[in-house]
Amino acid sequence: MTIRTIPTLDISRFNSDKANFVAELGKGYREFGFCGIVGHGIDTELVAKAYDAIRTFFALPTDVKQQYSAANIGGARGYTGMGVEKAKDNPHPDLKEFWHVGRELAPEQLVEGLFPNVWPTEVPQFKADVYPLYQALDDLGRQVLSALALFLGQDEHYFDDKIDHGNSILRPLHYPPILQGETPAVRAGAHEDINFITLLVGSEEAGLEVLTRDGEYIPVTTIPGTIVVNIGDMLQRLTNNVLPSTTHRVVNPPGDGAKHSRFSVPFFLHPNPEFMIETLATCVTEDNPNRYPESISSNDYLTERLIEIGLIK
Ligand SMILES: O=C(O)CCC(=O)C(=O)O
Ligand SMILES: [Fe+2]
Repeated sequence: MTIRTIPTLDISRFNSDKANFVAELGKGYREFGFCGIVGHGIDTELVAKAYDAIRTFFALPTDVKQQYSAANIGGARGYTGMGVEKAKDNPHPDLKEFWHVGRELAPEQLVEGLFPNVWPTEVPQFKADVYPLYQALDDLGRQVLSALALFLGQDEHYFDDKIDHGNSILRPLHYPPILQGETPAVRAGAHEDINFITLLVGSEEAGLEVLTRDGEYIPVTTIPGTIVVNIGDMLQRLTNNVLPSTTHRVVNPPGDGAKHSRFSVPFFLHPNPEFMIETLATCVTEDNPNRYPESISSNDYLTERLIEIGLIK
């Protein structure tokens, strides 16, 4: 039996070997909804610095971290503690705490659904060390979407003006040691992401599993430096399920492994809040008729889902 795993592709081939790269990337997403991306040029030093700042923040006492909780805006910026977010339709909250960094915008650009960032003063270098990772992943996400635009029969730059002020979120995550023994709760319950695409830094730490088309979970194991990129619900909807949003989860490690923290940093790339998600004509065929005749704005879609996962009451 062969152990199946998600494909990993070198994105520098988007310049040197475009047609084949686009075809292979599209095939990977059609089959798994997930691909590993290497050759992206994101500096390991930049990632290491962001991780240092993130670890320093999560090591602070809970009451200090809690000062940065903004439950009134669904934790859209700043800190969200343990016991808040749960996977849709799951009664047990996930075993995780996280911080949300949004796009840095001028006050007049803060349209509906967008909020100013907050930064933890206890970690003075947090913004300088973490925001560059936001920018690097935003840029890499744009490149992945350019390749996907070609795969979908659109112009290479189709997505550019639909994501330039997207409500994209960088989410440093901390899964604390699990000390209570047997628990029905998991680090992250089975879910699909809401946004266009997610770019995940930190997948070399075990725990992430992806549901295959055969209904089996397979671990995502990558070599250091790989950025795992998956399709979210908004892109699935835009593409009439041609690109599938795939269920995934983070399992509790067996044995003593559970006594260690796990860190990861997903970047949820969102379309602009006013973008209308309306099925792409190039994704409708006789065999795949339009599954979503009604369009919805990306901000309304997001709000619906944040209520379902417990972040907005
Ligand atoms: O921590 C991970 O590896 C994945 C996290 C995740 O799936 C999410 O936050 O949506
Ligand atoms: Fe996820």
